[in-house]
Amino acid sequence: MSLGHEVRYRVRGGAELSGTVFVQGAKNAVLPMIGASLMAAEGRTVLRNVPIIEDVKRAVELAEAVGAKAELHEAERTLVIDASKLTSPVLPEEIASRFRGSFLFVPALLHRLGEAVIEGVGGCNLGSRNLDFHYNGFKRMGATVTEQVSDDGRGSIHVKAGQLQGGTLYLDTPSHTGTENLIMAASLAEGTTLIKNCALEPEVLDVIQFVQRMGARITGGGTGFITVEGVDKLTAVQHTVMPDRIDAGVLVMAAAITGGEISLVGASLEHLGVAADKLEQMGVEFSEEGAVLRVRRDRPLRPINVITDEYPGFATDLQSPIMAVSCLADGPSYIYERIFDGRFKLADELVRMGADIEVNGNRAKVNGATPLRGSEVVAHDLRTGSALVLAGLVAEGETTITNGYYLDRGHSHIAERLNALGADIERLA
Ligand SMILES: CC(=O)N[C@H]1[C@@H](OP(=O)(O)OP(=O)(O)OC[C@H]2O[C@@H](n3ccc(=O)[nH]c3=O)[C@H](O)[C@@H]2O)O[C@H](CO)[C@@H](O)[C@@H]1O
Ligand SMILES: C=C(OP(=O)(O)O)C(=O)O
Repeated sequence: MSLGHEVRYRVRGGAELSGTVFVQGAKNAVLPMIGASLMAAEGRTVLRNVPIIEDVKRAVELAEAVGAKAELHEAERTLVIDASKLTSPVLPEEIASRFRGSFLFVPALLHRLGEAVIEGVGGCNLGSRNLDFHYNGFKRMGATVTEQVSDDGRGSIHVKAGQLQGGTLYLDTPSHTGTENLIMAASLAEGTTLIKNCALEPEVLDVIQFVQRMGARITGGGTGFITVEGVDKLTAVQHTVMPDRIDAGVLVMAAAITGGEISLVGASLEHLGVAADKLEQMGVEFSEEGAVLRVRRDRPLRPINVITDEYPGFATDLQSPIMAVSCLADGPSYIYERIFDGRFKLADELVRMGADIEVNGNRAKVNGATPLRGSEVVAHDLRTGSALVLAGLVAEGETTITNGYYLDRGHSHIAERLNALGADIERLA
């Protein structure tokens, strides 16, 4: 199977962006919804506003690998899933290791088949990304979790359970997918479950709404304490996936870095959380024209101080993009990455383009403003990819970004959408 790393993006800098752009459906909402849809033993689930990204394609392949039928109608951005027959508890490595969301299939497999075998969990390499909160929660509900190493040294995790039992669960920190996984596990468990220290991200709330529509009984979404009363079955329903706030944030930053003026359809200022305030401090002006968000930057960029945090704090997935923008700000910017311990690989790539960045552990100082020059750079993960596109938009000359698969994992038709605003980007496969 091609890993897609040969995909490259070529960006020619210099254009000021203007026009209207559409925000895609949320990757981090649709992936748990695909996992949750496998809990419906009858009927067909319909998901609308599905982003056409590589992670969704992997999730479709994974659903098929465990026996479901899944049709992705790309033009209609609609996914139809029939999970009436699940035949295998195995999440095969060649698919599962390519995206983090694969682990969100575990609750459905436990409920439907009594076990899940995880041969590999992928996702962006951002330092250590443990799954202990998930395992501990499943164990408290009665599951057993064992690690097996095959003769050739490859490890897999086996999670087994009879009927899961409700109980009191907690997350050491408010893990995004951890919250979603424990809610799904509790939805068909026997009895009532209390989950403490839950994530408040808008995607988590969208997933709760979807699972409630399926028949789950969940209260407390949007607070740190969620209660789930187990039900006997969940049914297949239709749902429209919320807009992707990280995609929206990157588009806002495209206007910010180029000094353009754009209108975003599907962006929510509220969902940007503290990122909207930080961008305003940098000189970005927002105006809401009904349901359209207008963004403009026509003054010099000011430096910024960013601390990543859980929602509504500054989203870690927007940390790399804002690092790119801060290279153009007039003075030193300070970035403190609190969520992941390995999310500064972008710095070396930006330095290659002419930036002046000092990294010290989880803190970075960006000494702006430095002009950027087109270079050959590497996307080490999805958001390094989006940040390098932003940098390329203002660099002098041509920037080539290798490992383009990472961008394709999370942004749908990014070149086309930015080109419609006046950018000059080519996707080279
Ligand atoms: C598919 C998806 O929704 N991905 C998002 C999700 O990832 P994901 O759900 O994997 O991120 P988490 O919120 O779980 O992780 C946050 C932190 O908690 C740690 N942790 C997490 C779980 C666990 O069992 N043990 C543990 O130690 C992680 O190593 C990390 O340092 O939230 C991240 C933080 O907003 C985003 O960057 C990702 O885009
Ligand atoms: C870290 C990310 O995603 P994942 O958790 O799917 O690797 C991301 O979207 O930036």
